Amino acid sequence: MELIRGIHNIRPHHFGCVLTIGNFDGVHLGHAEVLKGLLTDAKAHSLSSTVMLFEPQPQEFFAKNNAPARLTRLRDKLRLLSDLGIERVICISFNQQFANMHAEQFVNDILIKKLGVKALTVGDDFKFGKQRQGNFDLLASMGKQAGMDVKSTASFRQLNARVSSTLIRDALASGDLASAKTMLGHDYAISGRVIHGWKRGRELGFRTANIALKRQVCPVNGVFAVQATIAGKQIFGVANVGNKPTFNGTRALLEVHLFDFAQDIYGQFMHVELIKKLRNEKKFETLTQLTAQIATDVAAAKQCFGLNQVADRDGM
Ligand SMILES: Cc1cc2nc3c(=O)[nH]c(=O)nc-3n(C[C@H](O)[C@H](O)[C@H](O)COP(=O)(O)O)c2cc1C
Ligand SMILES: Nc1ncnc2c1ncn2[C@@H]1O[C@H](COP(=O)(O)OP(=O)(O)O)[C@@H](O)[C@H]1O
Repeated sequence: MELIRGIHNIRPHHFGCVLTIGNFDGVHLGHAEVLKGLLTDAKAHSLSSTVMLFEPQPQEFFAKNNAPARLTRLRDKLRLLSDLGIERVICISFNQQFANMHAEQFVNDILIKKLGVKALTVGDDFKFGKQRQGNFDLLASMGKQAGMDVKSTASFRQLNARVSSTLIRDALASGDLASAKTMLGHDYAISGRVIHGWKRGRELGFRTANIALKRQVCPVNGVFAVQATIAGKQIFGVANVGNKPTFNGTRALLEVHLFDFAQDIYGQFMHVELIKKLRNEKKFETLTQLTAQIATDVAAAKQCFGLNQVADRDGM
């Protein structure tokens, strides 16, 4: 899959494509339906299947820290889109200059002149351009004149509800990972590079590989049974997502204690699928209480994976 970072990197050979535009946060089953249609259209036109997305997501640009929790970082979106067979992604830097662009100018200059879009798919509620003045009707009428076929997607529904990033965020916030998975079509996962922490894990008897959660709001919080992937190897574990209130922490982290594992993985990329929520994060009065609780969490996660119940002190 080819990634084009920014409008200025669109080259003449990118002219002529079949396009869809959106945030694709989560790359959930609703998105997958739209993308399936895109792939079919691309095949019919013998053109590249192209997804245009924005970084940061427009809501994040406008609402800053009040924006809803992000389900997938750009890197994860790109992996999921590539897995679905998308050939090209155009990632637009969503900044003030881009936000100021008039809807007509966006359609004319970018979609028609730069990208030569032959077929465009958007949601019927898609709004774009300065003050969100552009809509489906504008796209359809401008498209007609330029030979760009514009269509809207039908909502993908499950259990009588329209699958959406918002519903998935709600399911994750309430700890209902099973519903989130049903809507996502895959386990909810967090990934990133393992960073150095406070080195307390080794004192407590449970080392934890840490990933910084860069965005302020995370859709999940608490303790989870997890399945991690490091350098292609799958390892079960138990993880805490939060800011360690026991230590008056302020930075949100994902901390994973890996079972039967004793390697140094600082700096390595780790992908962590959250399988089952075990409990909420809490502030403990003493380290002894915290350590005893973590031992209970380890046992619960092992049971969840059908692993033997020997106390886990081997990761030190
Ligand atoms: C399974 C598990 C559950 C945890 N639960 C909590 C918790 O409820 N409250 C808390 O303050 N910290 C919790 N922690 C975080 C520990 O405090 C943390 O791992 C320890 O401080 C080591 O931090 P370090 O990796 O920065 O050295 C948990 C960690 C694990 C592995
Ligand atoms: N079983 C294990 N689970 C998690 N990390 C482990 C394990 N065994 C060794 N490690 C290594 O130890 C580090 C965590 O040790 P820890 O004392 O918690 O330090 P830190 O505060 O830097 O996370 C991990 O980043 C990883 O490199």
